[in-house]
Amino acid sequence: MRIGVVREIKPAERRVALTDAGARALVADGHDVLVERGAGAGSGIPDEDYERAGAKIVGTDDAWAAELVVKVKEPVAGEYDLLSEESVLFTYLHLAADRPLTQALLDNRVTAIAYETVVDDRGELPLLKPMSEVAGRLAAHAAGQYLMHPYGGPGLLLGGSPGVPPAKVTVLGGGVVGTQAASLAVGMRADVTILDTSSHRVRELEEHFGSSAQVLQSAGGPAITALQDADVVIGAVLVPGAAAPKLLTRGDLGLLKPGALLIDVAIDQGGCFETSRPTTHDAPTYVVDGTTHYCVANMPGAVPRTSTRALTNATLPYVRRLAGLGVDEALERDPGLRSGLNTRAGTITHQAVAAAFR
Ligand SMILES: NC(=O)C1=CN([C@@H]2O[C@H](COP(=O)(O)OP(=O)(O)OC[C@H]3O[C@@H](n4cnc5c(N)ncnc54)[C@H](O)[C@@H]3O)[C@@H](O)[C@H]2O)C=CC1
Ligand SMILES: CC(=O)C(=O)O
Ligand SMILES: [Mg+2]
Repeated sequence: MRIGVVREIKPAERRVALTDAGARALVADGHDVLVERGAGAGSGIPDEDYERAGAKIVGTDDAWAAELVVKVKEPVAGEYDLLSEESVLFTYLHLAADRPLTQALLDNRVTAIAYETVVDDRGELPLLKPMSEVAGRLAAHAAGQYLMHPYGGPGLLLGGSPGVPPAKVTVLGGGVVGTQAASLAVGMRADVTILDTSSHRVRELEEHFGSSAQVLQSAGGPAITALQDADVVIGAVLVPGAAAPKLLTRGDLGLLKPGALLIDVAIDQGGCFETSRPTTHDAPTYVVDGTTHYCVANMPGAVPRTSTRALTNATLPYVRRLAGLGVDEALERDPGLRSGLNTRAGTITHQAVAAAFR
């Protein structure tokens, strides 16, 4: 099969969907790997490394014309014209938060498989997980940074100091992002509380964190009562495929501590605070009613050398299966991969995504 690896053009996005080692594996399987010129540069993988792996360096149109197009981020407006019914698209899509992209995929009758809704035999999200791990860790970094005065914060050190209490960090959603964020925050000596709606997950978190973090069962609704003494709130909830539930309204902002920081990692699914809107690494934060919001929708793009490798580790087995079996057969054999199918032949094929547009 011809597999295209396209260059990311979203602002400050430096990841690429396939490493040179991944290209080598696909070439050994007998496939043609077409890498768009410069696609790996931001991740420290020059064109020559792909060529040494047996891939061919091509222009934009040729990479997008492959039978299977692998990407990292959802296509942005400048890429809609490159979408076609003849190419299967395999990438993050987050369609519930992106009506224009959904329409472009439907209009172009694209077969689009979203990394974030592929499920494995443990019921987990194997292609979201590696980037959630990275984003969760980065959320703790962002918390430390944007609490500092030179970055617009109230001037608090996350871990406090001997004799001075640490900052209070509340994490909404104790899944992959939430667990990684909480672990790093605990490691930096913050006072950490995690809320989750799943009683099963609450018990796992309690077991995992012991006395190092407080774990609370959430009823799933508005979270303001649990957030009034937080210095940092990290939004890390997910209902796969669906738009994120809104857990704080604009009116709630006035009830938060002065100088509180909101980090909405769930922004790629539309965000879990009413006042969240996507930001980029070039301008990561903005202030609403005195509350700083950090809402970068591609956080792992800040650490491309780490993220690209972590992502390929997870996606490569799926790319090999899609290319080796053919897309129809691969989808037929693996119901978890079929959960990744978001659009095909002009219709939305994922229930939660479809529900977001009803
Ligand atoms: N901004 C970025 O760069 C990135 C964003 N993400 C996003 O982060 C979000 C979280 O992803 P994961 O941790 O992998 O998901 P996950 O599925 O591992 O965890 C989500 C957790 O939220 C809980 N939950 C659901 N509704 C809730 C509610 N109303 N209140 C409290 N808890 C609730 C679930 O029980 C689950 O434990 C997703 O939207 C994902 O796409 C992931 C990676 C990068
Ligand atoms: C998951 C996602 O949207 C990202 O890694 O950018
Ligand atoms: Mg988007």
